[in-house]
Amino acid sequence: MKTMLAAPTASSNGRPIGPHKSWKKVNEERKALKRQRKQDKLLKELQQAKEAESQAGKAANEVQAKDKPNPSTLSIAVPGSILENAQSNELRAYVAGQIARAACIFRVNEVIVFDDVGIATARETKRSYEADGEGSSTGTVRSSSLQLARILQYLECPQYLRKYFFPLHKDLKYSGLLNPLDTPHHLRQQSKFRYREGVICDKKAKEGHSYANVGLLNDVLVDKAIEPGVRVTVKMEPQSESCRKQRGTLVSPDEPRRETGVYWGYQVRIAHSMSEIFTKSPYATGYDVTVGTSDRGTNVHEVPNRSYNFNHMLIVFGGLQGLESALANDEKLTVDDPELLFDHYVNVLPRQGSRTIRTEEALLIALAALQEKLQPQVADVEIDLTDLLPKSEDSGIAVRRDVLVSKKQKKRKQVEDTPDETVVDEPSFSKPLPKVARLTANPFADSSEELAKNTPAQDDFEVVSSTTVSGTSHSCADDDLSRFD
Ligand SMILES: C[S@@+](CC[C@H](N)C(=O)[O-])C[C@H]1O[C@@H](n2cnc3c(N)ncnc32)[C@H](O)[C@@H]1O
Repeated sequence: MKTMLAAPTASSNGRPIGPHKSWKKVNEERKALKRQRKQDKLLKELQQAKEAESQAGKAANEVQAKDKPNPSTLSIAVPGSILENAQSNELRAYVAGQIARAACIFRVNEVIVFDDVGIATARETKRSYEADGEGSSTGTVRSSSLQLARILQYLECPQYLRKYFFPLHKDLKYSGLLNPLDTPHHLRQQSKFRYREGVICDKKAKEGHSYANVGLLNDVLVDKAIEPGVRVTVKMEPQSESCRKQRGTLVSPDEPRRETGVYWGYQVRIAHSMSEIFTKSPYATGYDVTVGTSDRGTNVHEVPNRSYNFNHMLIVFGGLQGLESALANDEKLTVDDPELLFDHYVNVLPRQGSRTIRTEEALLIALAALQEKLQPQVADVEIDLTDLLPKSEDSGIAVRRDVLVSKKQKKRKQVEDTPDETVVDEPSFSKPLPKVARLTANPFADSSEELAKNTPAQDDFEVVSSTTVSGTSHSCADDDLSRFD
């Protein structure tokens, strides 16, 4: 059978171009083209359906998130004056570090630093930039309270964000030497977790979006246009194969804990007096169970287990003179017995072997002793996250120490092997080990050489304000300490 030849394709001037094609071939090509178009259409429809599904999922999640109550919270109050008893600046910082460590170990959600002294000399205070809301405050804050609050905030902030929120400040001079908190929200670059803390970058993004630095190699495109410098919590979207850009959604800082049960750090607030601990609570309903601690309190062993049924629990610690003196120094509180101020007044170590337990020690003892007395109304969800979050043996610290040991051992071995020769480090050893350097060096030193030359203790620098964006970023109205400088 003869094959029919299709009409030759013509150029614009009517002349035929290219070889003649058979009708069969033309038909096949047309069919292939049609098939291709059909496939493209199907793919497009599939993609649209997927997008609609993800949008619906997002909306459903939002509704669910709104309905789901936040887990019950635990707050502690400590007087800033405890730093005044420390013998040196290094020890002041260390005491602050102990408070931060205890708060994280026991999953405390709020740390209140309060003034238990009241009257202070000008040297003992810092002037506030903001007038008090009630107009009754002197507009000052005790320096020790401010330093304690500042160090607590610094340690709580993930390392990769500190340079944005904590410029050089004498209060933070020794903070780089303090033990890290190693909390789950201090994620390493290689850690894969659904949520990350970040800061909005000063980088142009498409309409209605912005970029956030969440401690990864590349910035993440987030779904809201927000001014640079704001601290945010980002829910990471699963990375799609078609798009290399990592995307994320801004969420409330409560969401990681509410959705995963993971401890997501603490908030810090300053109370100018003991009464402000109670009156300035960030929780709409205030604290529903309050505990005062003292060696004059009720024996903790007499408190039945799970008897403290709470939604917002508060445990208050005194300073050198205890809560009695803190109460006496408060002009607004009229009761003179602290036992009357709290729902419970407990002695957490009835047979103590030292005449006095220091506040930073009492914190650990009390939080451990009270653990089994607590009955949160909304418990944390329990999800097995062992694959997602590194345990301490995976943390950089162990690696760093190993590196240091092996380096020392290797060097010693080299000396033994070559007694008469000068020891020359292997090239790999002469390379800087960034993790080792970060552990010991001033945390600000690596940001610029210029900064490292400064003597932070002598200069008073301002702390960069991290403004609040409702619902999505951290509430900083109360905890932004820059106004006190
Ligand atoms: C140096 S002590 C103050 C001494 C004082 N005798 C007292 O306990 O009230 C500082 C703080 O540690 C806590 N503390 C010390 N010993 C305690 C105990 N046995 N039980 C509960 N809290 C204690 C209290 O919060 C106290 O205000």
